[in-house]
Amino acid sequence: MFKNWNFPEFFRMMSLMQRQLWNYLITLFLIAGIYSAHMILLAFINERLLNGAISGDKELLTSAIVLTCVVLALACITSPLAMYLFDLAVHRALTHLKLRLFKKIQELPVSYLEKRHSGDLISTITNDVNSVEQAYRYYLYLLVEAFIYGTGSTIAMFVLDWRLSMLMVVLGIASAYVTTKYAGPLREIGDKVQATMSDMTVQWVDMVGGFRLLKVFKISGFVLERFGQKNEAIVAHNIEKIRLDSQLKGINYLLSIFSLIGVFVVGSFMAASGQIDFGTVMGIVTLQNGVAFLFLNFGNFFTNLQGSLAGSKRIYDILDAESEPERYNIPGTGDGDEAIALRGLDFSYDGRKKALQGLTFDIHPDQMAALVGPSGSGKSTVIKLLLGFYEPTGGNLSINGRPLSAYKLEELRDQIAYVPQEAFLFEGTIEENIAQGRLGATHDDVVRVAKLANAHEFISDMSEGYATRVGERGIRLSGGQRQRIAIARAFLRDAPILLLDEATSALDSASEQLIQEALQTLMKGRTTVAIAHRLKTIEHADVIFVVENGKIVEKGTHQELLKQEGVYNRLHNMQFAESLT
Ligand SMILES: Nc1ncnc2c1ncn2[C@@H]1O[C@H](COP(=O)(O)OP(=O)(O)OP(=O)(O)O)[C@@H](O)[C@H]1O
Repeated sequence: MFKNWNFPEFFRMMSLMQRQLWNYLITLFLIAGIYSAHMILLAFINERLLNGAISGDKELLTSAIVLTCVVLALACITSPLAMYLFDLAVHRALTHLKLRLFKKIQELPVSYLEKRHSGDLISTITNDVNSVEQAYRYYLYLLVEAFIYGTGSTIAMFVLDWRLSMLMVVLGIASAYVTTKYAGPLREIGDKVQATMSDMTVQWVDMVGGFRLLKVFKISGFVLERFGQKNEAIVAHNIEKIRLDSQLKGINYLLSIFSLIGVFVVGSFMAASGQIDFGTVMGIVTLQNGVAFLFLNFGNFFTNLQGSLAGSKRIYDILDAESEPERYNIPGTGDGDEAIALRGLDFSYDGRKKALQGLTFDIHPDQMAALVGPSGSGKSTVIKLLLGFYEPTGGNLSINGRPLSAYKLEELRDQIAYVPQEAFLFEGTIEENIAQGRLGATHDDVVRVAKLANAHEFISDMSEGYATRVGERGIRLSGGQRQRIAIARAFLRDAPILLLDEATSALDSASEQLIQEALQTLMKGRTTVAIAHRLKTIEHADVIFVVENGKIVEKGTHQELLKQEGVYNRLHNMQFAESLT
């Protein structure tokens, strides 16, 4: 039973409770102690009651009845109180743990979140936290109760009569041995169930997130089949677990019946031959419950607890993951005048393939710079580095004349307003979504920037105006409306640097024009770096950088680049040809 037991893991699971640990432990032992004490005392009371009844000793009977009342009254008062405090400690510990996980996930670097599937993370936050809760609320409680009640009952039994007690202990040890045999396979199957559950959450998240695509591409059948296979796997594991559980319960039930009947039979013979009084036999029978509880269930609870340890380990995988550093140690370029200056910037996602190699460019203050290039050339990677999502693997980078290392990542992001390719809206109202641009923004601020972003009109046309709820990821708004809300948010941020990732999905020309107008206003007086997929939108850029294989291969204005007849010219001709078809 203890073979696979990992004490450090157990202590770590307990330390997830943090400040509530002592409240929890004290109330846990209190509840288990009160329950065990009153059950054991009842055995002695039973002995007195029966002996009093058989011998006609009224004094013994009265004292037994008074003792019963006192014990039960005490248990009735103290037990619910301790139970309340116990539940409170568990509840507070879990609330705090969920908060810690939420906060920690926010602190994780983008690289961590890009590597793990969101369904896997959600599974830890739900299934694994749940399994730890089960440990706190039930398994550990039952384990402590089994231990205190069981050992207390065993000692009390030996006090009453050692011969009958020996019989019970021998049968108890036999059932404990059987439980031990089942502990390993039960733990193994428990781990499998938990792992498949994590897989299932991944499937759920993919299905809900991509359900429109499932319909369009008619792959619902394929996804359903894959989900069905996982579901079947869980069923198979659960059936195996139920089979083992039932076998174990059956054997243990048989052994406990044997021990009960054994005590009755042997006790009755001993009482008949005058070796023991019948009250003592009844006392021992009452205590049998506690002894059986210890031997039958201790191993079970222990095995269940081990399943929770696996959940706690997965929680720690998140809590122990390295948070985003405060700042990156990247030196500057020495150019004090440039808004953004990169020299020989290198970056690799996996340490092998270079996504950026020796990238070099300067953007003057208030310039509008565009990044263009084939798919996978490294444009988004540049934006990710400027946002501080990843640390460059080499080279120099200055922002507003200061090296990157001079900025805390928080300060760096204060310098930047970002309008991503797909405007992400949080569940809530339009007003709340715009107001996220700046902490403490008033309603008037929100309306002002919505007007600048050409969003005020469509918002006012909605029956609930700024209080309209946007739905999950802004699903109740059109793509163009979402985009303008994201632009309004960026206006509110009022940062000196603007990073734009142009939406790839084409909007209708009216919507497109409203967005372009809003962006032109937003760019005024700011340094802008825009990823452009449609070259038409950057014809007026002050400077265009053409990126290929993580390098700048061309640089100039639209006209200059067309004349060079290089990559830009080729991309331009391709898009022109596409627009004609
Ligand atoms: N999170 C990531 N992990 C590993 N590799 C990545 C990651 N993101 C991008 N890459 C790789 O880095 C390279 C550059 O990708 P990037 O997204 O910067 O290209 P892009 O020019 O923005 O492409 P597109 O125009 O298609 O958006 C590609 O080879 C891509 O596969």
